[in-house]
Amino acid sequence: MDLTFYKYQGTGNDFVMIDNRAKKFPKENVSMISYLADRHFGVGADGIILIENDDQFDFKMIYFNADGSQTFCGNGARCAVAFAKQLEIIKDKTTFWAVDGEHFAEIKNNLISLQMINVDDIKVNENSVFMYTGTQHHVELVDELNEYPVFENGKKIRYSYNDPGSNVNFVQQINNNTFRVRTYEKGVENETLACGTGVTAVAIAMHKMNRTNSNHVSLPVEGGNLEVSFTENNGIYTNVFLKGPAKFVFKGSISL
Ligand SMILES: N[C@@H](CCC[C@H](N)C(=O)O)C(=O)O
Repeated sequence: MDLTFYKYQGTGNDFVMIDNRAKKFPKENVSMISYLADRHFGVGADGIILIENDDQFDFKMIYFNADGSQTFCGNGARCAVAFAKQLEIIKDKTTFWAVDGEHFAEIKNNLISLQMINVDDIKVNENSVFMYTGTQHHVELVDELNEYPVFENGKKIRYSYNDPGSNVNFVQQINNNTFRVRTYEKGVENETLACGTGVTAVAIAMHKMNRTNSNHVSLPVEGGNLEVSFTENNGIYTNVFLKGPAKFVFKGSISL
């Protein structure tokens, strides 16, 4: 079988996108998903995304990490919105379904703004913060992010949480509302160039810890720049938006 795919990236977080409206892709085949994501033997990507039809929403997004595990992905969802526009499923506004629920998104000036889930359960520990922003995130401030051993320490912390573990974000404050972030992603089991649910957790954690009083935070990551905005009331974060680029790279076909 020949599979047509589309390669996308959002601030360097890269994805193989598949139009599965005809339901032909064998999504229960984990080894096929990890083969597609393999950078040596397959196409190569941090994640695999399927777009499917949905009865109530414009489309349904299904996300798999490179190892075949399933969760939500912020940058992947922004790319899914751009892909849905390329497939002419949507125009510039959409409401779609993902594993963590309903999402609204808007395309403006080539940037995708994606509404994330509300966040109210935030665990502030001595040296870190943990929360769920569509998936699990550990957030930790460090002094020298350039030299920081993200892979080594990220891997240790990732497995210190109960199954399914956690993504791990290391953060350096640049100014009142700017925080640089490097992320170790579970399911990829490596540092990636960006993580959308991760920077969302960082923005909320920095506000919660009074590191910023701004509700609009800039987050430079290894692959570009992301922005997160929110409304906070009594410790509950609503209207959470993740904004950034999502770019089509190429279309291809692979024999399976
Ligand atoms: N890169 C993603 C997060 C992808 C999921 C993550 N690896 C997990 O297993 O939780 C993002 O942009 O949010």
